[in-house]
Amino acid sequence: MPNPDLSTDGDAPTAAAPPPLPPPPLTLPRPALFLDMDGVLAPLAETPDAVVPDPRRTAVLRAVADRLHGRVAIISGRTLAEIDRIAEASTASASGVHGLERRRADGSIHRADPAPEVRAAVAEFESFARSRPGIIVEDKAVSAGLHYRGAPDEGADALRLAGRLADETGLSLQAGNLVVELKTPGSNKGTALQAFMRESPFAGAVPVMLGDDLTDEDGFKAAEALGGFGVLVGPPRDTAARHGLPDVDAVLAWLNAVEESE
Ligand SMILES: O=P(O)(O)OC[C@H]1O[C@H](O[C@H]2O[C@H](CO)[C@@H](O)[C@H](O)[C@H]2O)[C@H](O)[C@@H](O)[C@@H]1O
Repeated sequence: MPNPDLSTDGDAPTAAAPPPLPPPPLTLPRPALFLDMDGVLAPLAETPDAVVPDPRRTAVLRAVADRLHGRVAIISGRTLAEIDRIAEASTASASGVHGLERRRADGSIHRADPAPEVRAAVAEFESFARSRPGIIVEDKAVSAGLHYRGAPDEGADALRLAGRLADETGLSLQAGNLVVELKTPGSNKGTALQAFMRESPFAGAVPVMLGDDLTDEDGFKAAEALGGFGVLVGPPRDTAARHGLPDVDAVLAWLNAVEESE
């Protein structure tokens, strides 16, 4: 998204840093909360497995879901199994792998059929990782992830490999935080939010999406289009979100305050 804010410093025009966003309000008419996991509910860690349950997070998720009559869903790039491991199954509603998996409030689960090309992508990623210590392959069945947080110097090659495979296979390329994924096409966090909003207990509520990553922008736009808004977690940047919170601690404190004020 282009940043229209340009200032000049000497001869060269430079992009001005986007201003900080105001914090989200604590009281809203019938809010529905859509929460990203990594970087929003859980601090980033060196590897995906290093993110573990936190009693404070689990308690506030259970309390706010109870107070909002179930209108809370986690929408993550992780699988549903991973969401439940980390959040200790504290929300009935959840969507995994960028909308490709979705568990409704009644417990029923929809999973996209994995594109067959994902198996080839996993194999190519594993072959890439074999000779590169620190690279991790994440097999999510409907998507293949190549993590380079443990070997950032390999990032350019990882992105090049994923780009080539996306062209060859038709899988969707999704860049994330020191990770690149090849996904079964068809879903994103915005489509997941829209699907929840068509169903009980979310229908008719004001959607609020909290996220930190570029993958969350689809969720911010979907929330805005349905009368709500996005909340960017982390430093200001160009975003479709209208509100901001600085970090995971601020998110948990805000959820606590929403729970107490509702
Ligand atoms: O949509 P999210 O809930 O933010 O999930 C995005 C990805 O999160 C995980 O990877 C990221 O977090 C790891 C742990 O902090 C970190 O080591 C990694 O570098 C990050 O990219 C997860 O492993 C992915 O499957 C998610 O897509």
